[in-house]
Amino acid sequence: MEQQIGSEGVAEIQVDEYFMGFTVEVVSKACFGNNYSGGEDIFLRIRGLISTMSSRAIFKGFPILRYIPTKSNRESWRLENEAILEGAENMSDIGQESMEQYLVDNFKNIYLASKSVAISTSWSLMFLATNPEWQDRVRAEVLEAMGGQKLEPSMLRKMKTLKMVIYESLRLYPPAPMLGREALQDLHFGNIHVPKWVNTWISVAKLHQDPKIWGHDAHKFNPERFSNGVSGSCKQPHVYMPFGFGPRLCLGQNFAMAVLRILLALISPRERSWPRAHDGEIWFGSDSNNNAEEILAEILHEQPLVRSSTPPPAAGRAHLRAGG
Ligand code: HEM
Repeated sequence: MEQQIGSEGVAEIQVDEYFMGFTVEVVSKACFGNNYSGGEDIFLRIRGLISTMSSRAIFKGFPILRYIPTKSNRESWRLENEAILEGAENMSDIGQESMEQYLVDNFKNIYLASKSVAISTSWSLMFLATNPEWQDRVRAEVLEAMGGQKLEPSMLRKMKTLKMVIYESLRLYPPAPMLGREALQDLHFGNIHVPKWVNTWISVAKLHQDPKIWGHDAHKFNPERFSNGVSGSCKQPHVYMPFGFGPRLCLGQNFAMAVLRILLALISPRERSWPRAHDGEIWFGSDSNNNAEEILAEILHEQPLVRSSTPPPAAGRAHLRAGG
């Protein structure tokens, strides 16, 4: 976001790092009363943990592989112990070991969550840039909802097109493309036997683009499919699961949608008269009257956007392995 627009009015802007910094800041403040400088160190180490974890054998589904002291497993254990437990030291007065582990797991998820919000913001912007007609629609809607005023939480409800765009980008590029579940006991699905402690993985990305479910344009960006909400979007709306499903459903879903809508609404320019963007371009606005953090603080003050978590069914075993 630092680059200046050139004399022709067009510049290439690297936004990913900015979004990452912003979402860590927001999530840190909302969840821990911390700021980015406080959370940055933990976040950087967790980033290391994520890249180490992704080089591990998640697709093999054999839990035993997690306990073999390979180079990447050892690196992962080191990062978990030193980075996350250190990060969570403010919570150490909780006492019980399982509760501590439970908190640490949630702590990890929340930091991973910042990354998901940043990824979704980047993809939504990319789609708006490559679909100028949707960019126009979103801009017109945001301008109308705001009516030249400071962005208020109540205005977000009027930004239906923007919500449709976000839903569609979460459909095409879900930040958590695979969801994992570990069998806590032997299970049978028809003639499939899943032994105890085996992991099963659901490919959310594949479900989200199945033409049998979403129709012939399943691979295309078409936010219109969400004009009647998620329930009217396809033949089997329960397969739309960017935020997961069941008792482990994302705790920050509403919060994430609010951050995404605020960020994108504030990025949309204030000027009606700007010409239509060329394919691949997006018009950015800047408005010093509007501060995304302030608006979020107001929203958080008004309503609890992060509901309290369901305790794990068996303390210490029901760790989330994907998402956030
Ligand atoms: C676009 C942004 C986000 C996406 C796509 C996302 C997605 C997910 C997914 C797929 C899961 C796993 C659900 C399952 O296994 O069924 C999850 C879990 C979770 N998410 Fe998010 N998330 C996002 C943002 C957030 C934010 C901002 C927070 C908190 C501020 C958050 C907090 C959590 C927590 C605590 C869990 C664990 C829930 C549990 O195990 O009970 N997420 N998220």
